[in-house]
Amino acid sequence: MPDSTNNSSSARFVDGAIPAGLLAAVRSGRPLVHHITNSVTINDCANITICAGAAPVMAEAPEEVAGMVAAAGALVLNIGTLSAAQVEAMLIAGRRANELGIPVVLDPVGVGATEFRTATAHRLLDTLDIAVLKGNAGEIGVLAGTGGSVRGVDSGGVAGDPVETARECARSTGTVVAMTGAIDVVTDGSRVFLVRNGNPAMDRLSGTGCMASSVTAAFVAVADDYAVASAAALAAFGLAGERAACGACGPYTFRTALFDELAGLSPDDLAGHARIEER
Ligand SMILES: Nc1ncnc2c1ncn2[C@@H]1O[C@H](COP(=O)(O)OP(=O)(O)O)[C@@H](O)[C@H]1O
Ligand SMILES: Cc1ncsc1CCOP(=O)(O)O
Ligand SMILES: [Mg+2]
Repeated sequence: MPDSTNNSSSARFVDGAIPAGLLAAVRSGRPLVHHITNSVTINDCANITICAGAAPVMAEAPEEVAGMVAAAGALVLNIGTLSAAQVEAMLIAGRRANELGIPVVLDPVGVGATEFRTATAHRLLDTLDIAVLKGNAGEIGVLAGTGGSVRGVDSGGVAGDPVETARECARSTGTVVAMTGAIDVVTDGSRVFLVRNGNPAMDRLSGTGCMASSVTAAFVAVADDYAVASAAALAAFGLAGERAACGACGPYTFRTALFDELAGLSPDDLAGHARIEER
């Protein structure tokens, strides 16, 4: 299978000052990130948002989401444990966010695994102006319509070239696509950023994809360029993962260290170690 992420002959790295400046802006602005999210990883999402430097709130009652999102810098819609009531809340919050110009990050957890998830993801994409669509490879392949495999919430990969899959998804949905994996691919349909930070330990823990969406939302809340902000967020989260990893430690020790390393990550650290390649 072709994989153009392996070809680094035309590598051009983004100046580390750019992600560093965004991390500093998150820390100084402390944007509120409103989440409507799943019941599995909700607490991890709240805490990783704080570790990034932002402030989380989880609110999903249809009666209050329009009021809550009005105070937010970004909205995360995560379909991991969907219900009909949650879909109603997502549509209300998403419409209000769009009216107010607040960026919406959609995490289509498990899209393709069931009809309900797939129909809901398409409904949210069709109804709302989504700023960033952040999914694993299988999820993005499903939404691109070019072939992706998903079992439960796990990615089974894409049918073709990952960069072309992400680009096609960005073009057809009109969003910035952030496709995670060993190398994250971020694209607005024309520009492509490959984020080469991260550690395989991140793939052995439930919730790292959801947390990646929370961190992405914190960064897009302080940025105008959502593609650059998404790449910067994934570089910061990935760098925390690199620093948290140790050969002998188990997944839950890694999990604790992941929070600590993101909380302790300075803009200077990120400037020096972000590996964001622009194609
Ligand atoms: N093999 C890997 N090497 C480095 N980073 C990884 C690897 N697998 C996942 N990650 C990182 O873990 C986070 C979650 O990605 P992923 O596992 O693709 O999402 P999901 O949990 O939604 O399936 C992302 O920040 C990604 O960069
Ligand atoms: C296991 C599970 N089931 C429904 S949502 C969820 C969490 C998925 O988290 P992630 O995609 O971030 O690993
Ligand atoms: Mg994961």
